[in-house]
Parts: sequence; structure tokens; C-alpha cells
Amino acid sequence: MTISTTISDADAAARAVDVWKVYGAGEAQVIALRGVSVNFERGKFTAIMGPSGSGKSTLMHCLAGLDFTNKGSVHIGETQVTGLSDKRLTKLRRDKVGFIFQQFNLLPTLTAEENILLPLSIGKRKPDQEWFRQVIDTVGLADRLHHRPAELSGGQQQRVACARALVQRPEVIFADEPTGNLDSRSGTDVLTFLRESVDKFGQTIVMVTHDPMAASYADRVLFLADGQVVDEMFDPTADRVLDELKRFEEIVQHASEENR
Ligand SMILES: Nc1ncnc2c1ncn2[C@@H]1O[C@H](COP(=O)(O)OP(=O)(O)OP(=O)(O)O)[C@@H](O)[C@H]1O
Repeated sequence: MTISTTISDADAAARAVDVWKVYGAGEAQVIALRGVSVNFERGKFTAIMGPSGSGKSTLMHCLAGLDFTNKGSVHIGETQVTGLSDKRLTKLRRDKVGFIFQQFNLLPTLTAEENILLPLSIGKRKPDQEWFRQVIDTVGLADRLHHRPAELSGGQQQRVACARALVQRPEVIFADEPTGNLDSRSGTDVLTFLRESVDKFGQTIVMVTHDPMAASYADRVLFLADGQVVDEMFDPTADRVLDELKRFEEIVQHASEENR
């Protein structure tokens, strides 16, 4: 079953239209995405789940313009990402997209404040001081701004990364396993912050996760299997997500038994 999308194009902050992604060639060829068409609603929090190797990170990287599609197109807001020149792609990623990675990806020589303001300084843009304060207060980092990453806990470093993504008010924040390296308390802090940035500031967030508890913070969960979107769930709870994942495992196991 391939579902397309229940969100209209006009309501979407990011879109994939019949996206195919193939890695390698010949016997080593892997089809990571098989004609994915999906819309991500503006001002909402969407989680992407699915078994390992189902194409979650590939889809996110294609959407964010970090990787090229073989066929189909991706759009951020009004901009068609597919086909942009390198220069325009760099500008789009800098101005319209925020990233949060599992490994935090902070610059070790810069303070927390300098890391947070880095995307703005690279784009030669001045921070809106009021907005900066609001982000810092929401993320709870006011007393850590002059510390370097090595002087911060993992949870604090990830909150710096969240603030860095949010401070430029991007069209979309893409988060790839943002709680994967955190203990459950710090993970909850980060997820609470992501949820608040959607509810308070209307931020659009797309998050890849393996964790049903993390997915329960989202408004909608998309399920990928074998490079296709196979299901979606609105207003998820951790238990319902877990049941859905178990159902997929059974289907995959059944299919592999039949192929033996
Ligand atoms: N750079 C690459 N070169 C070759 N194959 C790749 C590359 N990146 C991903 N793949 C393959 O594409 C498929 C989808 O990978 P992807 O990382 O998107 O899956 P995923 O659902 O994010 O997995 P995980 O949950 O384990 O992170 C996998 O079979 C993977 O091995």
C-alpha cells in the first residue's frame, strides 16, 4: 500500500513529489526511496518512523537539500529545491532550513551563544534580540550562554542545537534522531522544547525517530517501509505507535517467510 498525502499543497511547508532515490549501481544498487509523495503541514510537528533501512534519513536529507533525488521533486515553502544551483541551494539551506542532528554538531571553539547565532552571522544577519531572549528562555540556557560545548552536558548541548535551529525562524526544522544520544530526562527536555516551539511560535518540525515515546510528541506520524510511505497516524500515543510498529514487523516477517 502506498498512501500519498492527506495535507494539501497550500498547507505544506515541505513537500516531496514522487521522489526516487537510488544508491550505487549493478548488484550493489539500493533503492532507498520508491516514489514517495508526502506533504508536511506548516506549523505542525511530524515524526517519521519505520524499520532500519526503510529510507527515513534519506527522505529527510532529500527534503532538506542535503542529498539529490534521482527522480521527482522536493519543495520547501514556495521554492522548488530540486534543480537549484549549488549557490542557491546553500542559501536556501542557510535561510529556510534548521537542522538538529543526533550528534549535536556544535563548533567546539565557540560558546553556546556564538553557536546559536552562527547561522545568522554566516548569513550576515543581525539577531532580533527579543526573539533571541525568548528562544534562550524557552530552551532554559540563559546561564550557560558563555560556556563552550565541552563544558555542557549532552542535553544542554542538544538544547543549544535546538536554539540554533530555531533562532533563524526557518521554514522547517529537520531533526534526525535528536534524542538518540540523550538520557530520558534530557530527551524529554528537548522534546518538550520542540513541542513548545510548534505550539508557541508556529514552527514546522519534521523529526526522524525510532522511539515511540518521542513520536508521541508529534501531531502526526508517518510510517515508512522499504522506501515507501505506508501509513500515517494523527495525534499519536506511544502505545498506538508501538502497536503499529509491531504490526509492520509481523508483515515484514510474514513476507520474508513467504519468500523463503
Ligand atoms: N550513501 C549511501 N550509499 C549507499 N547506500 C545508502 C547510502 N545511504 C543510505 N543507503 C541505503 O539506503 C537505504 C535507506 O537508508 P536510510 O539511512 O535512509 O534508512 P533509515 O530508515 O534512516 O535507517 P536507520 O533507521 O537505520 O537510520 C538503506 O538500505 C541504506 O543502506
